Amino acid sequence: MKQEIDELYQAVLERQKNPVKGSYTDYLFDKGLDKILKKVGEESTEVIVAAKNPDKSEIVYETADLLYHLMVLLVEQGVTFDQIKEELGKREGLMSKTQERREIKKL
Ligand SMILES: N=c1c2ncn([C@@H]3O[C@H](COP(=O)(O)OP(=O)(O)OP(=O)(O)O)[C@@H](O)[C@H]3O)c2ncn1[C@@H]1O[C@H](COP(=O)(O)O)[C@@H](O)[C@H]1O
Repeated sequence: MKQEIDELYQAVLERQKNPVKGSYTDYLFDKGLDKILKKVGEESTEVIVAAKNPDKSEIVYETADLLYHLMVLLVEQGVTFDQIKEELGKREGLMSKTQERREIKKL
């Protein structure tokens, strides 16, 4: 999974560096930030609606769409995927410390 997301980020970054005519990613970069933000908003709503549906394939599909549009937003903003991973990594450490404190309190 980690690898697929990395590859998706790289594919989007590659489209920004070397635009390919007719590519949807290229179309989004061409339209600009407002369009990308609108898509992130739309796809987020679609995830929420899908979560209300008992058919799990819908939330899977919509989450994949949302992740893709988030990658486009990150690339547009010049934020690297490594920065996101670093932030998540910091939380991993913090969360385990919080967990440790909870365990100590229980004793
Ligand atoms: N992962 C995706 C991906 N997920 C979703 N989409 C596109 O996102 C759009 C979402 O559909 P919507 O109905 O919401 O939007 P729409 O009506 O097509 O377009 P709008 O007018 O609303 O913008 C579809 O056109 C999908 O093709 C994606 N387009 C590209 N990728 C990946 O991005 C990389 C670059 O691909 P190209 O954009 O084809 O160069 C490749 O790795 C692709 O696999």
